[in-house]
Amino acid sequence: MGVQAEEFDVIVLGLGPGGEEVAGRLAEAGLAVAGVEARLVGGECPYWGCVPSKMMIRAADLLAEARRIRGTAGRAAVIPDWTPVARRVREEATDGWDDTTAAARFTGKGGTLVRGHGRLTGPREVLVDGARLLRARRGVVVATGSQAAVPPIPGLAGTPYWTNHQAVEATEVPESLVVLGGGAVGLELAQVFRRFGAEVTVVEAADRLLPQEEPEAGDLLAKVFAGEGVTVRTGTEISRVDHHGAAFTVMTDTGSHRAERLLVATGRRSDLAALGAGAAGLDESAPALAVDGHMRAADGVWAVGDVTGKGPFTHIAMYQARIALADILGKPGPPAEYHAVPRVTFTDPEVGSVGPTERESREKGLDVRVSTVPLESSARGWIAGAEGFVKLVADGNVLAGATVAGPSGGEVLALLTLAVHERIPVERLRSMIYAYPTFHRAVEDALAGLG
Ligand SMILES: Cc1cc2nc3c(=O)[nH]c(=O)nc-3n(C[C@H](O)[C@H](O)[C@H](O)COP(=O)(O)OP(=O)(O)OC[C@H]3O[C@@H](n4cnc5c(N)ncnc54)[C@H](O)[C@@H]3O)c2cc1C
Ligand SMILES: NC(=O)c1ccc[n+]([C@@H]2O[C@H](COP(=O)([O-])OP(=O)(O)OC[C@H]3O[C@@H](n4cnc5c(N)ncnc54)[C@H](O)[C@@H]3O)[C@@H](O)[C@H]2O)c1
Repeated sequence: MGVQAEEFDVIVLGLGPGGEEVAGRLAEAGLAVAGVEARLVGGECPYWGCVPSKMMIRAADLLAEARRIRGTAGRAAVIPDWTPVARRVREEATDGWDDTTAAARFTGKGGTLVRGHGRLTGPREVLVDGARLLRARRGVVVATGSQAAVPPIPGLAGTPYWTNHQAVEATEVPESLVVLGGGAVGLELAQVFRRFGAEVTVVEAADRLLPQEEPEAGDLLAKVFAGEGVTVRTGTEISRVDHHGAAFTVMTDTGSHRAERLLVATGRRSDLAALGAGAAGLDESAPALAVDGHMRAADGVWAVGDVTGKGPFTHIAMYQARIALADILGKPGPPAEYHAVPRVTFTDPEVGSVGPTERESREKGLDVRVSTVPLESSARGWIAGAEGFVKLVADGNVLAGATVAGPSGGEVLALLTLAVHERIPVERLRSMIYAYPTFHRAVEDALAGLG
C-alpha cells in the first residue's frame, strides 16, 4: 500500500459513548490507544441525542406543568419562548457543537485522537481518510454507532428534511411540523415542538405509536397527544413527499399533510459496508455486527454500542464498553446479559419498560401471567390526576418484563428493572414495603393482580 503504518495496542473506531469509554479507560490503563473519530468526540448522545433532547423536553414539560395550574392552583399566563432552550442546547449541552473539551479529556488520559473517517482494511488495521494507516497489536474496537435511517419514500431525497440533527439545532420553532415515525425520537420531539406552539402531525406506519412497546403505552400516548392538539395518524403509508417554496407536502394513503418542516424519525441504521467490515472478516450485509458475550466480533475485533444491534441506548453502549474493556485487558468477567434492558421514552407521560412485552413473552413460550393497573390506583397518582399504568408480565413466579407509564415512569421503573435483573420471586416482591403515597405503590397493586 506504500503508506507507513502507525502502531498502537488498540484502535477504537468511533468515539461515541461506547467508544469514548473503552478508549479512555484503555489509555488510563497504560495502553497505546488510537481513537478515530469522523465528527465529534462524544458521538450522537451529547450533541444530537439524549442530552440536548432531554434539555428540550425539560423546558417543554415546564410549560405543560404551568398550563396545569389553572383549576388546581390559580392562574398562569404561559408564554413559550424557544430562545433560552436553543441557547442552553448550544451553550450548555453542546458547547456550540465543539468537542474541544471532550477531545482533551481523551488525550489527557494518554490517548491519541485521530480525526477522520476510518475504514477497516484488515482485522487489526484501519485506514483513515484513505491516507493514514493505523495498525493495532491487540485489535480494533468498532464503536461506530448509528445514523438516522431515511426511508426510500419517493420525493423525499433532496428535500431539506430534518433528522434529529436539525431538530436539535433548531433556533426557531417551526409553525408546523410533520413527524415521520412514532418511535422514541419522533414522539419526544413532536411533543416538545407542540408544547412550544407548532402544529404537529405524527405519521406512523404501524397501527399504533411506540409499536415496539406494550400496546397500552401507544394507546395512552395517542390519547394524550390528541388532548394536546397533536394530529396522530397511525397505520398510515406515505406514498410521496414534495417540497415547494416554504412547505412540505406528505402524501399518505389517507390524505395529505402540509407543514413548514418535516422530521424523519423512522429508526436508525449502521452502515457496515462503509466501515469496511468485510475486510475484517465480518458480514457487512448484516444490519448489525454480531458479537459474543464479551463483545468479540472476530479475532482481534470487538464491537460495542448501537452497531451491535443489542439496543440503541447509551446505557447499552457503556455497559458493553465495560465488558469489552475487561476482555481486552485479559480480565473478562461475566458475559453480557440482555434479559433486563431498561428503556425510557421521555414523553409526558414517560414510558419506561424492561424485558420483553406480553406479546414477546407469549411468542417465546413463557408461562405468562399479566397484571395491569392504572396509576390512579396509587394515592399519589390519583392526587396528581396522573394518567398512566403499571403493567407486569410474569413468567411463572418471576417477572419477565414490566412497563410503567406516568410521571417519572423511568424512575419508578428502577425497582422493576432490579426485580427482572435479579429474577426476584413475585412472592418476595409482594412482601416488600412500598412507601405511601408514592407512584410506585401502583407496583404493589399490580403484583397483587398477578393472582
Ligand atoms: C434524538 C435521540 C435521542 C436519544 N435519547 C436517548 C436517551 O435518552 N437515552 C439513551 O440511552 N439513548 C438515547 N439515544 C440513543 C443514543 O444516542 C445512542 O444509543 C448512543 O449515542 C450510541 O452510542 P454509540 O457509542 O454506539 O454510538 P454514537 O453515539 O452513534 O457514536 C458513534 C461515533 O462514531 C463515529 N463514526 C462512525 N463511523 C465512523 C468511522 N467510519 N470513522 C470514524 N468515526 C466514525 C461517529 O461520528 C460518532 O461520533 C437517543 C438517540 C437520538 C437520535
Ligand atoms: N429515550 C430514549 O432512550 C431514546 C430516545 C430517542 C431514541 N432512542 C433510540 O434511538 C432509536 C431510534 O429512534 P427512532 O424513534 O428513530 O426509531 P424507532 O425504531 O424506535 O421508531 C421508528 C418508528 O418509525 C416507524 N416507521 C418506519 N418507517 C416508516 C415510514 N416510512 N413511515 C412512517 N413510519 C415509519 C416505525 O414503525 C417505528 O415506529 C430507537 O431504537 C430508540 O430506542 C432512545
